[in-house]
Amino acid sequence: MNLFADLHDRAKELLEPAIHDYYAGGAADEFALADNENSFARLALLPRMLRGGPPPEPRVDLPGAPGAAPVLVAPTAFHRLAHPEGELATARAAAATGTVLISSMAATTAVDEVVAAAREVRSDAAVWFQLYLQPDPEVTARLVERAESAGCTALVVTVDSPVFGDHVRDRRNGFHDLPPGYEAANMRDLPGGPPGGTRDIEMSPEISWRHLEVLRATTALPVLLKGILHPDDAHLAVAQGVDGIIVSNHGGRQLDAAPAPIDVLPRITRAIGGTLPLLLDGGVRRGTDVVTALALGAEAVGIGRPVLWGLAADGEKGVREVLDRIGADVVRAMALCGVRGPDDLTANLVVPRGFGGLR
Ligand SMILES: Cc1cc2nc3c(=O)[nH]c(=O)nc-3n(C[C@H](O)[C@H](O)[C@H](O)COP(=O)(O)O)c2cc1C
Ligand SMILES: CC(C)CC(=O)C(=O)O
Repeated sequence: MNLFADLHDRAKELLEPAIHDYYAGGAADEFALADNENSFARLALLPRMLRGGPPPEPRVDLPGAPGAAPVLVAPTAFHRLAHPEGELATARAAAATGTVLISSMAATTAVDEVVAAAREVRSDAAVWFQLYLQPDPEVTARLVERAESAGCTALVVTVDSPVFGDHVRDRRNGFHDLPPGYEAANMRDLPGGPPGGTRDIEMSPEISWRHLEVLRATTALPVLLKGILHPDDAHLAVAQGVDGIIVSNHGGRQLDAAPAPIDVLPRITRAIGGTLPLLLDGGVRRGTDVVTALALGAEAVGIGRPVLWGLAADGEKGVREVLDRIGADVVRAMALCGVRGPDDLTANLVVPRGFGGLR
């Protein structure tokens, strides 16, 4: 059970099984996928009592998103497979709730339309663009231009995908490509691509810090790295001058042996905490998960699959329901812990569950 179990059940009823599996699945044996949620369940919160004060108002300042909710929409591909309005529905719901939307490079709607839909709802809606650095720097540069002219306020570079993870469910279901009638709209009309058609997204082990340097020289937008897990890489990211890190194992869809992000967050916080904003995604399903991540050093967290379940269950309304539910649950969790907001959250609130408190 989690906060979104009913929406997941409804989505599963409505989606074609292969599409549900694409969204729900992880890589290989799905150990990392399971661990992401289980690791939160292995942690408990030590609440404080009788502290007085107004109800918590969790808002955080993020690069290109002042006063945002501490829960972001993580980038996920192919929203039109969940609902005919696809990314437009997601964008409207995110904007209505003051939530940062990280729009996937693999979206089925072009980023300029996504940002326009968000800005119709709220003129200062923050949309970040998620990018896989491409081996051909011209292709990357063109994608960045698109994100910039659309009005995105930050770039999120996903660094955990030198190759695509082994998605066993997709292999079994023969789900390799977008079905006819759908396209990865951001990949249209790019150098080296078919005229009037879309280029494939390339994942390449060639990609290195050098490509990142080139990217940073060509854009004034803040750049966050998504998929860092090793504290040494966090140090390198600081040395590169990036604007934030998202600690993530890609929802258990890349290296199945990767640890749960919440389990490595304390090390990364110890390594570089305070030098740049740390975010986390993977397995966040309740307000208490958000509070735990914030207490262990994150500024904010992302949610991936719950948004897809809301979208499949009921379009824009369903995504709104997901974001409203988690927002209210964060406030409840903070109040129950006796904290007034993110600034009050410290690592000594978090203990292992079953920690043998008598010892
Ligand atoms: C169906 C699906 C598609 C995804 N597509 C992308 C993507 O295009 N780019 C990316 O950086 N991450 C992608 N991710 C990873 C998410 O951004 C995020 O790291 C993960 O879903 C968080 O875990 P959660 O689903 O447990 O909340 C995808 C995840 C899922 C489930
Ligand atoms: C189309 C893919 C690149 C999207 C992705 O990152 C994923 O499915 O995890």
